[in-house]
Amino acid sequence: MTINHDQNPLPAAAPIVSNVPGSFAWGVLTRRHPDLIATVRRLVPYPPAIQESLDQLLMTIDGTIPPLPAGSHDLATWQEWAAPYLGRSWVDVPFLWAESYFYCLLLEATGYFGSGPWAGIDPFAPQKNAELNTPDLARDLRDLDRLVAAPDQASLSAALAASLWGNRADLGFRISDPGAQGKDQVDDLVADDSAELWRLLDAGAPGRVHLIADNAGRELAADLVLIDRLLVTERAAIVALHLKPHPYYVSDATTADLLQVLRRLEEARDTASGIAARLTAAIGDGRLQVHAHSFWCSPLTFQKLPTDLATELAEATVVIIKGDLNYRRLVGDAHWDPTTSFQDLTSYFPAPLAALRTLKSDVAVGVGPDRLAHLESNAPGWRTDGTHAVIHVRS
Ligand SMILES: O=P(O)(O)OC[C@H]1O[C@](O)(CO)[C@@H](O)[C@@H]1O
Repeated sequence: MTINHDQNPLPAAAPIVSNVPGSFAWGVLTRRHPDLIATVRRLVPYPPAIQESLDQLLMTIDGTIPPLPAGSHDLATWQEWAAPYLGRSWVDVPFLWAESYFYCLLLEATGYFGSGPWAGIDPFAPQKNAELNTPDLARDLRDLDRLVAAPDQASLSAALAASLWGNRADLGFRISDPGAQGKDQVDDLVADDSAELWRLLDAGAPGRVHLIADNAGRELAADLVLIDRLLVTERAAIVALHLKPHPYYVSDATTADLLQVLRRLEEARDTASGIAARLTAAIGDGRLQVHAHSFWCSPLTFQKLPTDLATELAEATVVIIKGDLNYRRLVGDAHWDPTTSFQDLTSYFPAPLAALRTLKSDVAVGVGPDRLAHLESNAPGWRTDGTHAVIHVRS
């Protein structure tokens, strides 16, 4: 991958690290990661050699960051990225990098990138697929009849809201917060630039929309409904859907997950199966293009978009960027003053963009001062508990 080093650096703010006990980032590295290893072991019957590799990974969590094993996937690149941090404590290095490297080691430990019988077996597949059989998704699919029957703009707005809030409770979030399910009733948009998104789409219609996906399961189902609406209402002539080239964070969507969701929609019959049929046809005739660039599985901010990817994105009428992790990579995973302008921070990005994010980590920008004061006094967990969201647009 050729990384673009030519962009201006983001304005300075201290990167988030995880060494404050009780902080969100500390909880992810010291509590959520061991829980995740336990869940993977419970759901996939790995043999002794892989169990041992998982034990070794688990033991590093309270210790220091180990090198990747010899023969690891993309070894030279990761060695370069890891060089400043190896041998240090996980909690003392940038949170964005540490989380990403943990997933890299976890995939290696499970033999995902190996040449043996576990090669290509997604350790998170049981969790991702289970989400396709939840009552929440069944309810979402039943609601599609009304969504599709609504006038164009109402149907687009409903699909946008579903895609946004579908991001609320990814699997990592549910692992450490079993009460997350109950929070599905709380809606609170901290910033809503959706009018500007519709303006961009109308002005460029039928345009080229890129959607940088986040999670599989219920969120990807909602993203596909949004893509269908964009194509049916001719806001988009072509949609490029960017997925991960291999499993990454626990719930991140790959092409295999896309096929699972399409199958689930097909099986639901009626409106959902109509959407699956239209999207399948759109993949077949090139109106829905599936991309999976290796950059999406790197620990880098979007400032470092490789040239080929930046060139592809630059042609977009608008790039829709989903989720918390992509947002952290977009604005920089740092202790910004929350009133910092989103537009300024993302001015480097090569195309107009809309970020749809439910807040599940400490980064916050683009919040008005009054709103911020209100949130700090009335909703202390607003940055991390998944009850708040933003639609931020930069034209
Ligand atoms: O799936 P999303 O929305 O990118 O959320 C992933 C988020 O979950 C965490 O991995 C842990 O909550 C965050 O660190 C990360 O930003």
